[in-house]
Amino acid sequence: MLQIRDLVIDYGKGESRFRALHGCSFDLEPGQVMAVVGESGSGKSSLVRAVAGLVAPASGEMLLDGQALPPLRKRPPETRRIIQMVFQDPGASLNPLHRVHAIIEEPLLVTGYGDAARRAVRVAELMEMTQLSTDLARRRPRELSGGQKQRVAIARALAMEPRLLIADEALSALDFTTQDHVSRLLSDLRRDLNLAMLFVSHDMRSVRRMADDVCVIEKGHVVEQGAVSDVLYNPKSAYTRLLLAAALNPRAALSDPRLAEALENGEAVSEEALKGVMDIIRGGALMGDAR
Ligand SMILES: Nc1ncnc2c1ncn2[C@@H]1O[C@H](COP(=O)(O)OP(=O)(O)OP(=O)(O)O)[C@@H](O)[C@H]1O
Repeated sequence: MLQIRDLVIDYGKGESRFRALHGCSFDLEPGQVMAVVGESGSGKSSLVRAVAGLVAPASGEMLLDGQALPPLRKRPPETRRIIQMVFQDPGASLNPLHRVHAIIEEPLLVTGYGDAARRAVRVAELMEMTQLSTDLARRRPRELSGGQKQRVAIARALAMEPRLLIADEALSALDFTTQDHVSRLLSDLRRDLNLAMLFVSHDMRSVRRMADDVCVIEKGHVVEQGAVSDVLYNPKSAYTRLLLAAALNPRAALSDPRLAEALENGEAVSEEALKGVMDIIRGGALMGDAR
């Protein structure tokens, strides 16, 4: 469904040009979920924002069903409908003045979906799908919890009947329990709607639970990508190992004396230190729930 080839993303021009992504390629099939992980500033958002059409790549190819994917403003309505995005801060992405019902109804109005009665039925369906109780329909975003706001954002995205949902840190602003609930919801939606997903996350539990594949980015370079079962359980790059250690069990990882020393001295971390970290991970953090 989606083919990304050698995608390069630059910000700025001339002397001040900064390359945020140095070439990334992957394929995504209907219903397939790919996680994008990496430390802050590694280029994850740039990648998914390019797919969403919010950032124009410097070079490379993005194809949807074999057709070139232009920037958002040049996308035909059907292509816009197919790719929807959910952002990190659910509060900021919802109109504070509108009630939940109106927020979810808006894309239906824009796409000319049925009359008021049919739209009301569809809004109720979308609220049920995203496990939002109908009593919330009359509330405004400020009267909702973080998890409820993110469900409203997901319901609004689903109103367009997308085939690809891009979630950029969509779980990060939520507390751990709510993250679990929303990630379960996304997994269910993926199964029920055969929705493909590209999701940026720092949370390895969600990656493990939701993703089929993972792409690990370090300073704009893809250092590892493949099936979650290979990359997370048998990481090849030192960076992935460190990332896993830090994400899964930072205290244990940092209490590894070799790693702590190497980090303190600002040194490149030795293979031996990384092996220690991997032992910690294999010792349980990855297999059980780290938190
Ligand atoms: N609009 C922009 N103009 C200039 N530089 C940018 C712009 N957006 C991002 N960058 C830079 O590109 C690099 C990659 O940023 P990006 O947001 O893709 O990283 P990220 O991995 O998603 O980070 P985070 O996890 O903190 O959101 C960073 O160095 C960032 O400062």
